[in-house]
Amino acid sequence: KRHPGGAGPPAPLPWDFPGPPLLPRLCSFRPSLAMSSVTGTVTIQQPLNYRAGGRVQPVDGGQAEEVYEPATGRVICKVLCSGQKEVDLAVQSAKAAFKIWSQMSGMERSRVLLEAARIIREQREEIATMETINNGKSIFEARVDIDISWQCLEYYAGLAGSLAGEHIQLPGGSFGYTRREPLGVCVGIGAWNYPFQIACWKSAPALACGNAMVFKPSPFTPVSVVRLAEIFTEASVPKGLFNVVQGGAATGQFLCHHPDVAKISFTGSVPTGIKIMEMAAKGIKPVTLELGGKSPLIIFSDCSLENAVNGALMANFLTQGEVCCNGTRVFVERKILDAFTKEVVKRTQKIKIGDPLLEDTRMGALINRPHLDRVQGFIKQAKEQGAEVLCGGDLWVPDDPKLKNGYYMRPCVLGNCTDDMTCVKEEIFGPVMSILPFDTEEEVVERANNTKFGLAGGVFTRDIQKAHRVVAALKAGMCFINNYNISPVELPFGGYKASGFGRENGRAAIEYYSQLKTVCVEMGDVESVF
Ligand SMILES: NC(=O)c1ccc[n+]([C@@H]2O[C@H](COP(=O)([O-])OP(=O)(O)OC[C@H]3O[C@@H](n4cnc5c(N)ncnc54)[C@H](O)[C@@H]3O)[C@@H](O)[C@H]2O)c1
Ligand SMILES: C[N+](C)(C)CCCC=O
Repeated sequence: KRHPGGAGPPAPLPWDFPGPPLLPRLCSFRPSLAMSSVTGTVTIQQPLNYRAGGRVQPVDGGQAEEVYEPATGRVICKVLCSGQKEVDLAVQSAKAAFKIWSQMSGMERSRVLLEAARIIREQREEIATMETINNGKSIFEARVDIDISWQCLEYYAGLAGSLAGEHIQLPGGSFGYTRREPLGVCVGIGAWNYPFQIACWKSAPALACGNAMVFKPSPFTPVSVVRLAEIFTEASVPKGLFNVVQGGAATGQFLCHHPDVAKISFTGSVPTGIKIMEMAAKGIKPVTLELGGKSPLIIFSDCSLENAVNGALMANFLTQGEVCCNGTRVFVERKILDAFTKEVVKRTQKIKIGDPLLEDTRMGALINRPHLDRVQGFIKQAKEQGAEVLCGGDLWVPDDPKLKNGYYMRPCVLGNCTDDMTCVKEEIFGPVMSILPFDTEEEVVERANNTKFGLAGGVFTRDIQKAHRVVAALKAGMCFINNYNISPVELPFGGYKASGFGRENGRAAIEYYSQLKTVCVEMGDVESVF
């Protein structure tokens, strides 16, 4: 059944949900979790898998993992890891919904995605609060993550109606055309640092192109993505279009090996990315890999020092430093090394650490105890290798007794660093900035590129020719000039080298969630050579 695109009122949608309302619902207030939530009080009891339009317990697997509130160290729920049967049910559910969704016009899909974006906007505070409780980042930042999430849905809703192929003239009136078609059931596997946002960065382009999705969040942060699944249902996607299976590596492997999965989009570490690619290779499935980084931030002496210091803090301390594209190797032209370092240290010491649900907190808790220990281990090793701790790096001890088992540390600036130190070579994924002096442009570009990673890079200078020359020479997928770590959803994001391939956001992501069919049309007779 065909549905009219833009003209006239929309035809009824072909499933048992009412179509998305054309105007915002007037009476859509939900009792808000945000209004009643205080750190150390929330417990989640609802099932965390989502299949065929509702929350479900997995039919198999069932190994229970404790999920923590990083701010307090409390267990907020147990997540049941999905087994092979549950994964198969989720994939079959997505497959059934794909049949309906892929037949709809881009404009029809656009309306549904816009409605999902609207609901996210409406429930921003509730979702941000949940994200803060489960991830440990400040509520201030979680709100920004949720804003980027609904913007992503709006952006791809905007593109959905204009996805099109080409018409190519051939001799004698014959012609060809191309169709941009969806892939089928796509799998999304996410990391724990931006749980809701990662799910939106994957599902928005996937759904806009007409695909269905099964998403597996990190077992450390299983909570908010189930809310996204509910929102898609409320926005009237066909039941089963977006499913959530919970679990760790074993569940992820069932997903990657599933014969009915057409594509895998992965965000996580390089070692896991390698395994994902190996599994995808066995099934000839395309992959998007959004992996780790150790990105350079280059500060030239002709920069605005104030902006460069602000940029360096943005490049290192968002989400407790647990950000893939962080500019953790801060190269500073020797002429301004002292002035820059003094100001960065002063500003870092002022970062307000604490209860992440408080309005003035700017740094919350790291994801869990083992990760905090790992970050501390990098700092210890840095000292042993000759780096100087200019500030922070120690555990932060809260006055508030309810936070005493949380995973806090003070943001750290390391001086006296050299390129061969482990803290300069490896991704720490915590609030640790390494400062490295340099003398010439040529030298710094070479040192900046001397890494296995290639996710991001940045440059601060007032010389526009130098800025463009340097970013052109950087071997990194996402480069910033005179800013860092901002996320306009219109811009493609993704890595070079070991940081992965494929792109999220921007028009570019459409390439990774669709395939091109070419149709060759003969208008004359067949001239056979036989
Ligand atoms: N480039 C990006 O956009 C981006 C964004 C966020 C995080 N990251 C990277 O993610 C890493 C931190 O996240 P993490 O610790 O969750 O990474 P991780 O690789 O440990 O886990 C990522 C996801 O993969 C799953 N997984 C683990 N083993 C698997 C397997 N064998 N098969 C299938 N799935 C498997 C995990 O359960 C989780 O959902 C950092 O390296 C960071 O840089 C990258
Ligand atoms: C939104 N940021 C800050 C650009 C982070 C993107 C995801 C990387 O971890």
